[in-house]
Amino acid sequence: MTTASIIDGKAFAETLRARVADAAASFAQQAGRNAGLAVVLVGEDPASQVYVRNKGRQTLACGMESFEHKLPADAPEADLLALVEQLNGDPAVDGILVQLPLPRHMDEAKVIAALNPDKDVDGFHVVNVGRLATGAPGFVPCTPLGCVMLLKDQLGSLSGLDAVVIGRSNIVGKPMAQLLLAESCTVTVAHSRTRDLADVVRRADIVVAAVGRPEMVRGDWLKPGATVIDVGINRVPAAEDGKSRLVGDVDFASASAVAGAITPVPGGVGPMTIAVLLRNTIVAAHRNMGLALDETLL
Ligand SMILES: NC(=O)C1=CN([C@@H]2O[C@H](COP(=O)(O)OP(=O)(O)OC[C@H]3O[C@@H](n4cnc5c(N)ncnc54)[C@H](OP(=O)(O)O)[C@@H]3O)[C@@H](O)[C@H]2O)C=CC1
Ligand SMILES: Nc1nc(=O)c2c([nH]1)NC[C@@H]1CN(c3ccc(C(=O)N[C@@H](CCC(=O)O)C(=O)O)cc3)C=[N+]21
Repeated sequence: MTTASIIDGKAFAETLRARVADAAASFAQQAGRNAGLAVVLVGEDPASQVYVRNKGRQTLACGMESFEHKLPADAPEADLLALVEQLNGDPAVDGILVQLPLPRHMDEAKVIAALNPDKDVDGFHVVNVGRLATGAPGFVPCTPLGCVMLLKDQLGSLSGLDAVVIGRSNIVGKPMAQLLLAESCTVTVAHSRTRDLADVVRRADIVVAAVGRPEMVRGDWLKPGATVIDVGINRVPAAEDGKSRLVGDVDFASASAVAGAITPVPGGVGPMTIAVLLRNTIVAAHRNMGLALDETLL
Protein backbone atom coordinates (compact mmCIF):
# COMPACT_ATOMS: atom_id res chain seq x y z
CA MET A 1 0.00 0.00 0.00
CA THR A 2 1.41 3.35 -1.01
CA THR A 3 0.46 6.23 1.23
CA ALA A 4 3.32 8.63 0.48
CA SER A 5 3.14 11.34 -2.18
CA ILE A 6 5.67 10.65 -4.91
CA ILE A 7 8.00 13.62 -5.42
CA ASP A 8 8.34 13.94 -9.19
CA GLY A 9 11.94 15.08 -9.68
CA LYS A 10 11.73 14.48 -13.40
CA ALA A 11 8.83 16.93 -13.75
CA PHE A 12 10.44 19.51 -11.45
CA ALA A 13 13.68 19.24 -13.45
CA GLU A 14 11.73 20.00 -16.63
CA THR A 15 10.35 23.22 -15.15
CA LEU A 16 13.83 24.22 -13.96
CA ARG A 17 15.28 23.56 -17.42
CA ALA A 18 12.58 25.78 -18.94
CA ARG A 19 13.67 28.64 -16.65
CA VAL A 20 17.32 27.95 -17.54
CA ALA A 21 16.42 28.07 -21.25
CA ASP A 22 14.82 31.52 -20.78
CA ALA A 23 17.93 32.78 -19.00
CA ALA A 24 20.17 31.21 -21.67
CA ALA A 25 18.25 33.00 -24.44
CA SER A 26 18.57 36.32 -22.64
CA PHE A 27 22.28 35.65 -22.04
CA ALA A 28 22.90 34.88 -25.73
CA GLN A 29 21.20 38.10 -26.76
CA GLN A 30 23.31 40.22 -24.41
CA ALA A 31 26.64 38.38 -24.78
CA GLY A 32 26.45 37.71 -28.51
CA ARG A 33 27.25 34.02 -27.94
CA ASN A 34 25.67 31.01 -26.24
CA ALA A 35 26.73 30.07 -22.72
CA GLY A 36 29.02 27.02 -22.71
CA LEU A 37 29.58 23.99 -20.48
CA ALA A 38 32.71 21.83 -20.78
CA VAL A 39 32.53 18.25 -19.51
CA VAL A 40 35.71 16.25 -19.08
CA LEU A 41 35.54 12.45 -18.94
CA VAL A 42 38.57 10.35 -18.09
CA GLY A 43 38.16 6.62 -18.74
CA GLU A 44 34.88 4.75 -18.69
CA ASP A 45 33.34 4.63 -15.20
CA PRO A 46 29.80 3.19 -15.57
CA ALA A 47 28.14 5.62 -13.10
CA SER A 48 29.69 8.54 -14.99
CA GLN A 49 28.32 7.15 -18.24
CA VAL A 50 24.82 7.07 -16.74
CA TYR A 51 25.28 10.72 -15.86
CA VAL A 52 26.56 12.00 -19.20
CA ARG A 53 24.07 10.11 -21.37
CA ASN A 54 21.40 12.81 -21.40
CA LYS A 55 23.50 15.78 -20.33
CA GLY A 56 24.89 16.91 -23.69
CA ARG A 57 21.43 16.77 -25.26
CA GLN A 58 19.88 18.72 -22.36
CA THR A 59 22.62 21.35 -22.53
CA LEU A 60 21.91 21.95 -26.22
CA ALA A 61 18.14 21.84 -25.64
CA CYS A 62 18.50 24.70 -23.15
CA GLY A 63 20.28 26.83 -25.75
CA MET A 64 23.82 26.36 -24.44
CA GLU A 65 26.97 24.92 -26.03
CA SER A 66 28.32 21.57 -24.84
CA PHE A 67 32.05 20.90 -25.13
CA GLU A 68 32.95 17.27 -24.41
CA HIS A 69 36.54 16.23 -23.78
CA LYS A 70 37.44 12.56 -23.40
CA LEU A 71 40.80 11.34 -22.13
CA PRO A 72 41.86 7.68 -22.01
CA ALA A 73 41.85 5.97 -18.61
CA ASP A 74 45.67 5.83 -18.62
CA ALA A 75 46.23 9.47 -19.60
CA PRO A 76 48.89 11.20 -17.47
CA GLU A 77 47.55 13.50 -14.76
CA ALA A 78 49.54 16.34 -16.37
CA ASP A 79 47.38 16.04 -19.53
CA LEU A 80 44.21 16.53 -17.47
CA LEU A 81 45.71 19.50 -15.59
CA ALA A 82 46.74 21.07 -18.91
CA LEU A 83 43.22 20.61 -20.28
CA VAL A 84 41.72 22.23 -17.16
CA GLU A 85 44.09 25.19 -17.61
CA GLN A 86 43.04 25.52 -21.23
CA LEU A 87 39.33 25.50 -20.29
CA ASN A 88 39.95 28.01 -17.46
CA GLY A 89 41.32 30.41 -20.07
CA ASP A 90 38.71 29.75 -22.78
CA PRO A 91 36.20 32.63 -22.94
CA ALA A 92 33.61 30.36 -24.64
CA VAL A 93 33.55 28.09 -21.56
CA ASP A 94 31.46 29.37 -18.64
CA GLY A 95 31.31 26.15 -16.63
CA ILE A 96 33.65 23.16 -16.28
CA LEU A 97 32.73 19.72 -14.92
CA VAL A 98 35.39 17.05 -14.44
CA GLN A 99 33.52 13.78 -14.07
CA LEU A 100 34.36 11.87 -10.89
CA PRO A 101 35.65 9.41 -9.87
CA LEU A 102 38.97 9.81 -11.68
CA PRO A 103 41.29 6.85 -12.34
CA ARG A 104 43.35 5.88 -9.29
CA HIS A 105 46.64 7.32 -10.58
CA MET A 106 45.11 10.82 -10.55
CA ASP A 107 44.83 13.05 -7.47
CA GLU A 108 41.22 14.32 -7.43
CA ALA A 109 41.95 17.09 -4.95
CA LYS A 110 44.77 18.40 -7.15
CA VAL A 111 42.57 18.38 -10.27
CA ILE A 112 39.69 20.14 -8.50
CA ALA A 113 42.12 22.70 -7.07
CA ALA A 114 43.23 23.51 -10.64
CA LEU A 115 39.70 24.64 -11.63
CA ASN A 116 38.89 28.34 -11.73
CA PRO A 117 36.41 28.48 -8.80
CA ASP A 118 34.19 30.84 -10.80
CA LYS A 119 33.79 28.15 -13.51
CA ASP A 120 33.43 25.31 -10.96
CA VAL A 121 29.73 24.59 -11.60
CA ASP A 122 29.99 21.36 -9.54
CA GLY A 123 30.89 23.44 -6.46
CA PHE A 124 33.71 21.06 -5.49
CA HIS A 125 36.61 23.58 -5.27
CA VAL A 126 37.61 24.42 -1.67
CA VAL A 127 36.80 28.06 -2.35
CA ASN A 128 33.20 27.11 -3.13
CA VAL A 129 33.07 24.68 -0.19
CA GLY A 130 34.18 27.56 2.04
CA ARG A 131 31.68 29.95 0.50
CA LEU A 132 28.87 27.46 1.19
CA ALA A 133 30.04 26.96 4.77
CA THR A 134 30.14 30.70 5.43
CA GLY A 135 27.02 31.69 3.49
CA ALA A 136 28.83 33.62 0.75
CA PRO A 137 27.65 33.41 -2.88
CA GLY A 138 29.43 30.70 -4.87
CA PHE A 139 28.52 27.42 -6.52
CA VAL A 140 26.72 24.67 -4.61
CA PRO A 141 27.08 20.98 -5.61
CA CYS A 142 24.28 20.05 -8.00
CA THR A 143 22.83 16.98 -6.28
CA PRO A 144 22.33 18.51 -2.81
CA LEU A 145 21.01 21.76 -4.29
CA GLY A 146 18.51 19.76 -6.32
CA CYS A 147 17.44 17.91 -3.16
CA VAL A 148 16.81 21.18 -1.30
CA MET A 149 14.78 22.52 -4.23
CA LEU A 150 12.56 19.41 -4.08
CA LEU A 151 12.24 19.68 -0.28
CA LYS A 152 11.23 23.36 -0.37
CA ASP A 153 8.77 22.69 -3.18
CA GLN A 154 7.22 19.90 -1.10
CA LEU A 155 7.33 21.40 2.40
CA GLY A 156 7.65 25.17 2.02
CA SER A 157 9.84 26.37 4.89
CA LEU A 158 12.23 23.78 6.34
CA SER A 159 12.92 25.90 9.43
CA GLY A 160 13.10 23.96 12.69
CA LEU A 161 12.66 20.53 11.10
CA ASP A 162 14.83 17.59 12.19
CA ALA A 163 16.92 16.39 9.23
CA VAL A 164 19.10 13.30 9.05
CA VAL A 165 21.61 12.99 6.21
CA ILE A 166 23.01 9.46 5.79
CA GLY A 167 26.43 9.76 4.14
CA ARG A 168 29.24 12.29 4.58
CA SER A 169 30.91 12.47 1.16
CA ASN A 170 32.24 15.79 -0.13
CA ILE A 171 29.95 15.44 -3.18
CA VAL A 172 26.62 14.79 -1.47
CA GLY A 173 26.45 14.28 2.30
CA LYS A 174 28.52 17.21 3.61
CA PRO A 175 27.15 19.91 1.27
CA MET A 176 23.63 18.52 1.86
CA ALA A 177 24.11 19.01 5.61
CA GLN A 178 25.37 22.57 5.05
CA LEU A 179 22.37 23.46 2.88
CA LEU A 180 19.88 22.04 5.40
CA LEU A 181 21.62 23.98 8.17
CA ALA A 182 21.32 27.14 6.06
CA GLU A 183 17.57 26.38 5.84
CA SER A 184 17.53 26.28 9.67
CA CYS A 185 17.00 22.53 10.03
CA THR A 186 18.43 20.70 13.03
CA VAL A 187 20.90 18.51 11.15
CA THR A 188 22.35 15.11 12.02
CA VAL A 189 24.94 13.54 9.71
CA ALA A 190 25.07 9.74 9.94
CA HIS A 191 27.72 7.49 8.38
CA SER A 192 29.20 4.00 8.54
CA ARG A 193 30.29 4.42 12.18
CA THR A 194 26.91 5.68 13.37
CA ARG A 195 25.42 3.52 16.14
CA ASP A 196 21.75 2.54 15.99
CA LEU A 197 21.19 4.14 12.60
CA ALA A 198 17.52 3.12 12.53
CA ASP A 199 16.89 4.99 15.80
CA VAL A 200 18.70 8.09 14.51
CA VAL A 201 16.66 8.03 11.29
CA ARG A 202 13.39 7.55 13.22
CA ARG A 203 13.74 11.03 14.77
CA ALA A 204 13.85 12.77 11.41
CA ASP A 205 11.21 14.84 9.64
CA ILE A 206 13.54 14.84 6.62
CA VAL A 207 15.71 11.85 5.64
CA VAL A 208 18.32 12.18 2.89
CA ALA A 209 19.93 8.86 1.97
CA ALA A 210 23.28 9.14 0.13
CA VAL A 211 25.00 5.88 0.99
CA GLY A 212 25.45 3.75 -2.13
CA ARG A 213 23.82 0.66 -0.54
CA PRO A 214 20.81 -0.66 -2.44
CA GLU A 215 17.52 -0.40 -0.51
CA MET A 216 19.25 -0.08 2.89
CA VAL A 217 16.75 2.31 4.52
CA ARG A 218 13.56 0.42 5.45
CA GLY A 219 10.06 1.69 6.12
CA ASP A 220 10.23 0.69 9.80
CA TRP A 221 13.19 3.11 10.27
CA LEU A 222 10.98 6.10 9.40
CA LYS A 223 8.89 8.47 11.46
CA PRO A 224 5.38 8.27 9.95
CA GLY A 225 4.90 11.18 7.55
CA ALA A 226 8.63 11.86 7.09
CA THR A 227 9.87 13.31 3.79
CA VAL A 228 12.40 10.96 2.20
CA ILE A 229 14.97 12.02 -0.42
CA ASP A 230 16.70 9.05 -2.02
CA VAL A 231 20.00 10.06 -3.65
CA GLY A 232 21.24 6.51 -4.23
CA ILE A 233 21.76 5.25 -7.77
CA ASN A 234 22.51 1.54 -7.58
CA ARG A 235 22.44 -0.82 -10.54
CA VAL A 236 21.36 -4.27 -9.35
CA PRO A 237 20.62 -7.49 -11.27
CA ALA A 238 16.92 -7.84 -12.09
CA ALA A 239 15.13 -10.89 -10.69
CA GLU A 240 14.74 -13.10 -13.74
CA ASP A 241 15.84 -11.86 -17.12
CA GLY A 242 19.55 -11.27 -16.43
CA LYS A 243 19.15 -7.53 -17.11
CA SER A 244 19.75 -4.89 -14.45
CA ARG A 245 17.64 -2.15 -12.91
CA LEU A 246 18.28 1.02 -10.90
CA VAL A 247 17.33 1.16 -7.22
CA GLY A 248 17.96 3.79 -4.58
CA ASP A 249 19.39 3.59 -1.07
CA VAL A 250 15.82 3.41 0.27
CA ASP A 251 13.55 0.36 0.10
CA PHE A 252 10.81 2.13 -1.82
CA ALA A 253 8.10 -0.49 -1.22
CA SER A 254 8.27 -0.42 2.59
CA ALA A 255 9.26 3.27 2.89
CA SER A 256 6.40 4.58 0.74
CA ALA A 257 3.90 2.95 3.11
CA VAL A 258 5.21 5.06 6.05
CA ALA A 259 6.67 8.26 4.55
CA GLY A 260 4.63 11.39 3.86
CA ALA A 261 6.50 11.99 0.60
CA ILE A 262 9.35 10.20 -1.16
CA THR A 263 11.49 10.55 -4.29
CA PRO A 264 11.53 7.56 -6.66
CA VAL A 265 14.63 6.07 -8.33
CA PRO A 266 14.83 6.63 -11.21
CA GLY A 267 12.92 9.88 -11.77
CA GLY A 268 13.73 11.62 -8.49
CA VAL A 269 17.05 13.22 -7.57
CA GLY A 270 18.99 12.10 -10.68
CA PRO A 271 17.18 14.33 -13.20
CA MET A 272 17.47 17.26 -10.77
CA THR A 273 21.27 16.89 -10.67
CA ILE A 274 21.56 17.53 -14.39
CA ALA A 275 19.04 20.40 -14.38
CA VAL A 276 20.93 22.10 -11.52
CA LEU A 277 24.19 21.69 -13.43
CA LEU A 278 22.63 23.65 -16.31
CA ARG A 279 21.28 26.17 -13.78
CA ASN A 280 24.73 26.66 -12.25
CA THR A 281 26.24 27.06 -15.72
CA ILE A 282 23.88 29.87 -16.78
CA VAL A 283 24.45 31.54 -13.40
CA ALA A 284 28.24 31.30 -13.93
CA ALA A 285 27.92 32.74 -17.44
CA HIS A 286 26.05 35.81 -16.18
CA ARG A 287 28.32 36.39 -13.18
CA ASN A 288 31.55 36.04 -15.15
CA MET A 289 30.34 38.43 -17.88
CA GLY A 290 29.01 40.92 -15.31
CA LEU A 291 25.43 40.55 -16.64
CA ALA A 292 22.40 40.94 -14.37
CA LEU A 293 20.30 37.84 -13.55
CA ASP A 294 17.65 37.30 -10.88
CA GLU A 295 19.16 34.09 -9.49
CA THR A 296 16.23 33.61 -7.09
CA LEU A 297 14.03 32.76 -10.11
CA LEU A 298 16.32 29.82 -10.89
N1 LIG B 1 21.29 11.06 -7.95
C1 LIG B 1 22.43 11.68 -8.20
O1 LIG B 1 22.46 12.65 -8.90
C2 LIG B 1 23.68 11.19 -7.55
C3 LIG B 1 23.66 9.99 -6.93
N2 LIG B 1 24.76 9.53 -6.26
C4 LIG B 1 24.59 8.25 -5.55
O2 LIG B 1 24.48 8.53 -4.16
C5 LIG B 1 25.08 7.50 -3.40
C6 LIG B 1 26.14 8.11 -2.49
O3 LIG B 1 27.13 8.72 -3.28
P1 LIG B 1 28.48 9.33 -2.64
O4 LIG B 1 28.13 10.28 -1.57
O5 LIG B 1 29.31 9.76 -3.77
O6 LIG B 1 29.09 7.97 -2.00
P2 LIG B 1 30.39 7.72 -1.10
O7 LIG B 1 30.70 6.27 -1.27
O8 LIG B 1 31.43 8.73 -1.35
O9 LIG B 1 29.85 7.95 0.41
C7 LIG B 1 28.97 7.05 1.00
C8 LIG B 1 28.70 7.46 2.43
O10 LIG B 1 27.81 6.51 3.00
C9 LIG B 1 28.32 6.07 4.24
N3 LIG B 1 27.96 4.68 4.48
C10 LIG B 1 28.40 3.57 3.82
N4 LIG B 1 27.84 2.46 4.34
C11 LIG B 1 27.04 2.86 5.34
C12 LIG B 1 26.21 2.18 6.26
N5 LIG B 1 26.08 0.84 6.23
N6 LIG B 1 25.52 2.90 7.16
C13 LIG B 1 25.63 4.25 7.21
N7 LIG B 1 26.41 4.95 6.35
C14 LIG B 1 27.10 4.26 5.44
C15 LIG B 1 29.82 6.23 4.16
O11 LIG B 1 30.31 6.38 5.49
P3 LIG B 1 31.88 6.59 5.83
O12 LIG B 1 32.18 8.02 5.48
O13 LIG B 1 31.94 6.32 7.29
O14 LIG B 1 32.61 5.62 4.98
C16 LIG B 1 29.95 7.50 3.31
O15 LIG B 1 29.95 8.65 4.09
C17 LIG B 1 25.57 6.50 -4.42
O16 LIG B 1 24.55 5.52 -4.62
C18 LIG B 1 25.76 7.32 -5.67
O17 LIG B 1 25.65 6.55 -6.85
C19 LIG B 1 25.89 10.28 -6.17
C20 LIG B 1 25.98 11.50 -6.79
C21 LIG B 1 24.89 12.03 -7.57
N1 LIG C 1 31.88 15.82 -11.29
C1 LIG C 1 30.80 15.05 -11.09
N2 LIG C 1 29.61 15.61 -10.79
C2 LIG C 1 28.50 14.83 -10.59
O1 LIG C 1 27.39 15.36 -10.29
C3 LIG C 1 28.59 13.39 -10.73
C4 LIG C 1 29.87 12.88 -11.05
N3 LIG C 1 30.94 13.71 -11.20
N4 LIG C 1 30.03 11.54 -11.17
C5 LIG C 1 28.91 10.61 -11.11
C6 LIG C 1 27.79 11.11 -10.22
C7 LIG C 1 26.46 10.41 -10.48
N5 LIG C 1 25.58 11.43 -10.99
C8 LIG C 1 24.30 11.19 -11.55
C9 LIG C 1 23.53 12.22 -12.06
C10 LIG C 1 22.30 11.99 -12.67
C11 LIG C 1 21.80 10.71 -12.79
C12 LIG C 1 20.49 10.48 -13.47
O2 LIG C 1 20.07 11.24 -14.33
N6 LIG C 1 19.74 9.43 -13.12
C13 LIG C 1 18.46 9.06 -13.72
C14 LIG C 1 18.48 7.65 -14.28
C15 LIG C 1 19.28 7.47 -15.50
C16 LIG C 1 19.10 6.06 -16.07
O3 LIG C 1 17.94 5.64 -16.23
O4 LIG C 1 20.10 5.37 -16.31
C17 LIG C 1 17.37 9.07 -12.65
O5 LIG C 1 17.69 8.90 -11.48
O6 LIG C 1 16.20 9.16 -13.02
C18 LIG C 1 22.54 9.67 -12.27
C19 LIG C 1 23.77 9.90 -11.65
C20 LIG C 1 26.26 12.62 -11.02
N7 LIG C 1 27.52 12.52 -10.58
